[in-house]
Amino acid sequence: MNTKPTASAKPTHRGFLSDVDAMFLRAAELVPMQEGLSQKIQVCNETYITRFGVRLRGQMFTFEGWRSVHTNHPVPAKGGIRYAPNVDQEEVEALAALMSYKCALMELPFGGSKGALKIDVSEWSEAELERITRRFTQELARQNFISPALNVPAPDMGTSEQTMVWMANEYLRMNPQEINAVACVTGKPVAAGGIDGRTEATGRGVHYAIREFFNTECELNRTELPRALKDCRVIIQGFGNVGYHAAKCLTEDRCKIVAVIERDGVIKNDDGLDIEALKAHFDAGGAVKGYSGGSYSEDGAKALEDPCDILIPAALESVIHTGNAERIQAKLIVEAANGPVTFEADRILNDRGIVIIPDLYANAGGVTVSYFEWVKNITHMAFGLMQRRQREHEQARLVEGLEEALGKRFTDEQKASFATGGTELDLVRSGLEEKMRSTFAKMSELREENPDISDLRTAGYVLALTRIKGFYEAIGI
Ligand SMILES: NC(=O)c1ccc[n+]([C@@H]2O[C@H](COP(=O)([O-])OP(=O)(O)OC[C@H]3O[C@@H](n4cnc5c(N)ncnc54)[C@H](O)[C@@H]3O)[C@@H](O)[C@H]2O)c1
Repeated sequence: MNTKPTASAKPTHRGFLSDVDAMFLRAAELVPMQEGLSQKIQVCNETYITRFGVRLRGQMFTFEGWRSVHTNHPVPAKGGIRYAPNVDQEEVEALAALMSYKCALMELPFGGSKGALKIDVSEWSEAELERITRRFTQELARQNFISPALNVPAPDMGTSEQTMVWMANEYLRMNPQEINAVACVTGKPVAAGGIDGRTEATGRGVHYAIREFFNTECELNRTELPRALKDCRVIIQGFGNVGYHAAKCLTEDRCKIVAVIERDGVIKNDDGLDIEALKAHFDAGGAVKGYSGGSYSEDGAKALEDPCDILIPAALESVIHTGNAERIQAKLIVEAANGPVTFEADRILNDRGIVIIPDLYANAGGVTVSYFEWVKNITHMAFGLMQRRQREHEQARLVEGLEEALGKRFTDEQKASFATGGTELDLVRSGLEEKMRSTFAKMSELREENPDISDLRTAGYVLALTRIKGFYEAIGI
């Protein structure tokens, strides 16, 4: 199975890590720093490589995995773990660097990290994946590359809440007396110490990012885009965790998802796809082919070039490159995936007036809600319970005020009927929405005020680097 895009080759592409470095350097020129600091921030601090054996099907299989820490100021370092057949060290280091910039941009108190295991998950049964994951966790834990205080993984491509709960459980078995052990990973199922709203968080964050873009008065959205989100036609690449939830949330705002591109091809419907029906079909067979609510074709990568208002790459890095950037017809690209646009393609698209909402902001919903989960775990607080108590308290005060104003007493029955809804999920969503709103405002203001910054990506990097620089300066390095 090949997870790399097959069509539209990348003629002059120099690599994902070089692209992230080039984006960093473009922004670093705009942030005054003492000599040498820029290079210190840019490089990845350390990468742990592990090759371990697991006895399966009567023989020994060797697996290769990585965990990179790009920055560990502040700790813990945070970032997903990817399971993919053609991942390599450079990809992991590029993703770890992006995590540092993302956490700094979102003002989350985490350094940046990322991990990967070279594996084709479709070749292994669930029981086998559990054994492999537990062995991988042992290797990472032994070297402190998984730890609630030092390094906290989360799901990414090819991994899920199931992978996270295996990791958390294995870590707990190795460290039974560690009071915060459950905080060693985020993205766990709610029943095992997770937080409501984490599974949807990255996709929902993508939705909030797009909403902010439409709601903010700025020069960037005075393009040929429709004025309202409900009139937008959207193409999404990747129908996994991020792509599906982004699609689902956008249909809440009545956007039309006119195409979904997957590994096996693309499914299109000009009137808008029924996302839940497509999801049921995809979950059953692992492919969009055969879904009756749209027309199918095999050349998925080509469909990135189809006319639409918003293009959301939510699968792989480097899918928009010098080989197809000139032909992209979307007016807005929202980077739900990490690194889907190469450095050179970014330049071409900016020159063509196509707006990009960059990865370090667009997909930051996942790590933001991971932060809520980590805080919930280390404080040993039940968010829902806290909120219910607070709500009850506020409601009691409101009732007292009303009684005084009206000069009458309510019955217990009447008081109970005033109770409103409100759950951990409401709290998580409103916290995420607020983070996405305030960060977009900061990026957009910086771009408008600074004539040297013409795009949101550079604005995001400049904000992130300014904060990381401040951290190094404060601790005296
Ligand atoms: N999961 C998160 O919380 C999170 C957070 C931030 C960023 N991201 C990024 O979002 C992207 C997707 O992650 P995910 O968690 O949704 O992964 P996932 O494994 O759940 O889904 C990825 C989907 O992409 C599809 N895909 C693979 N190759 C493809 C191709 N060539 N063309 C079209 N589709 C293809 C897969 O079949 C799968 O359905 C990655 O870049 C990841 O780093 C994820």
